[in-house]
Amino acid sequence: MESPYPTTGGTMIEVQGLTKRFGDQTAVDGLTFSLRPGAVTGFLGANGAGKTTTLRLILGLERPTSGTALVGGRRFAEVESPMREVGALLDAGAVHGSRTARDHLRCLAASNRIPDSRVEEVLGLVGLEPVGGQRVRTFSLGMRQRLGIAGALLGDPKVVIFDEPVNGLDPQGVVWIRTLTRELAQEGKTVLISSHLMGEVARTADHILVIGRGKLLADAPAEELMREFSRYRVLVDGDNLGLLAARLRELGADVEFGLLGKLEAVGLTSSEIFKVAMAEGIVLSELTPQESSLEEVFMDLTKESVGFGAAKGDR
Ligand SMILES: Nc1ncnc2c1ncn2[C@@H]1O[C@H](COP(=O)(O)OP(=O)(O)OP(=O)(O)O)[C@@H](O)[C@H]1O
Repeated sequence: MESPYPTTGGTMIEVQGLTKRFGDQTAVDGLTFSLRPGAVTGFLGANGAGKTTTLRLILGLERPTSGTALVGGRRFAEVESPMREVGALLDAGAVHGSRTARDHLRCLAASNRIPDSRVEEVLGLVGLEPVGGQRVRTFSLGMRQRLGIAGALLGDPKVVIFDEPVNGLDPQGVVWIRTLTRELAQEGKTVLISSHLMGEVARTADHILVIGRGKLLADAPAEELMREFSRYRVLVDGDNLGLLAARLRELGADVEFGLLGKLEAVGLTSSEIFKVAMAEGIVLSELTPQESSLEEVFMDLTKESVGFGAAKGDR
């Protein structure tokens, strides 16, 4: 499949036909996508959709059943200075609790031939400088997330991969992550953040990948995705709504009465609805177009494919 991105410059992630089966379960199912430098890509999917497995495959922590995941044209295992190529935050809980934050980062730096001076830089970058001397076991989940991010940024990598980075962060931390990821992209890095929260990713990402049951459901600029899936819903109030509903249905609209007794029509624009009302002599007191929310777009895309907790009729 042809990549939607220009292939000039920078390190990119190229995933081709990537598949991972665990026993008879297919966690990742024929994924093909590529990531653009200088942009934040949101990797969206419900719990169990296969996001973490995909990231682990990219990072060489799992072997694909078939297909490839390349970092700068190579498998991650063949990359010479991994921490300078890719910085990843996967499992913030995985840090040795008896070490101090500073020591943890120093060990990482030493084993990757990264100068010690970078440790203070990244501690500052994530706001952990004042607690750098504390043992990690005393850290809250949010502080561990920050430490994980500090570790990911240690090698000033070209690619940054954060798995559910806002988990455990307070509202200030969430805003901080948003700003940080935007800044990293502005520096020209390739940024991938996974989330099961559409709203969160859509606020940050330039581009969105959506997966469900391991399959790619969407790969599009965030704005385009919204436009494509935003089905206009129009709220209508006035006299003789029963007649109006019947006429709109004849024209193919999906019409329901909402909780407040107003009509909710999908499939016709507000000006089309206005003309129908005029023709029938119906006086309208309200005619409000409403774009679908980001959450609705996400639900639309994933409802056929959620991993569990699915509604009746799910395969
Ligand atoms: N090592 C493993 N052995 C068996 N099954 C696994 C393994 N790792 C993942 N799976 C299964 O693969 C599917 C995808 O899991 P994955 O963790 O990649 O999803 P996810 O989208 O990251 O979800 P979450 O947000 O809940 O982590 C799940 O059904 C999961 O149970």
